[in-house]
Amino acid sequence: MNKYKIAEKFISINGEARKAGELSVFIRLVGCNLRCNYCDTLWACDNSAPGGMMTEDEIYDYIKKSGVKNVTITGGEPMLADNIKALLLRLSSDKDLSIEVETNGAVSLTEYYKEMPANISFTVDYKCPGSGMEKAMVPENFANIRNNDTVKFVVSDKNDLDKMCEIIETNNLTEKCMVYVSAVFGRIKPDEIVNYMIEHKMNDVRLQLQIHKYIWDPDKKGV
Ligand SMILES: C[S@@+](CC[C@H](N)C(=O)[O-])C[C@H]1O[C@@H](n2cnc3c(N)ncnc32)[C@H](O)[C@@H]1O
Ligand SMILES: Nc1nc2[nH]cc(C(=O)O)c2c(=O)[nH]1
Ligand code: SF4
Ligand SMILES: [Mg+2]
Repeated sequence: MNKYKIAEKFISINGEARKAGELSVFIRLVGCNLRCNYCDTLWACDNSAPGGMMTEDEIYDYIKKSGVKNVTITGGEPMLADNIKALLLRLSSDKDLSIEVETNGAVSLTEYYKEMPANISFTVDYKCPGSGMEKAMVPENFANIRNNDTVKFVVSDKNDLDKMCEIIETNNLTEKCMVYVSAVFGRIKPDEIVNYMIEHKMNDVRLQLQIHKYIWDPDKKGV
């Protein structure tokens, strides 16, 4: 049986993306190939970060015992975990579960877009220039995105907002999938994003603030 290194697991409201505001079971995997300069979860990015090993069955049992149907697979970068495909297939074979995978845009999703069932939704970050990681983006992830997936831009400043517009347009994103814009927490005021959206007539783009950081201390783990 495959094992996965889990940095933390918890139940909370999802603070981000499609299921924001709904309960979700969080599974945070250890390790990441990027180091975004704003990352709020750097502690889980190093492969040597502490974590407990769990099998697919143990992860599935934890989810089912919670009674919560939404699952958020995150990290670190979950799509780099060994045997991640087996874990995603195992969880998605239960059609009562709705699984969201938070991924950084720097790992090719081409085969997953083809093979993953509809109850798995990818939230794919486009790492804007302000993150320092834009060079790592895999263009096919945005060109080939499916309609039950989301592209998310986490912006630091006006330059990032301009880049977001360019990427939305060149990939026709608002016609293909959900599009979210989020603030790098504490780095840009949300009203600046709204004013930009009004000025640029940004229909079909949704502002999303990290709800959990308004409910709890923004540095608190496990919420
Ligand atoms: C911690 S990452 C883990 C998943 C994956 N590595 C990724 O980057 O999408 C989960 C989400 O948190 C966002 N995030 C991380 N630090 C943030 C911050 N300081 N402010 C706002 N969003 C942040 C990321 O952009 C990503 O959308
Ligand atoms: N409440 C809560 N919602 C979240 N949605 C995505 C998260 C993440 O870290 O990927 C996250 C998180 O860390 N906490
Ligand atoms: S890709 Fe995600 S987990 Fe990795 S450094 Fe960036 S925000 Fe953090
Ligand atoms: Mg988080």
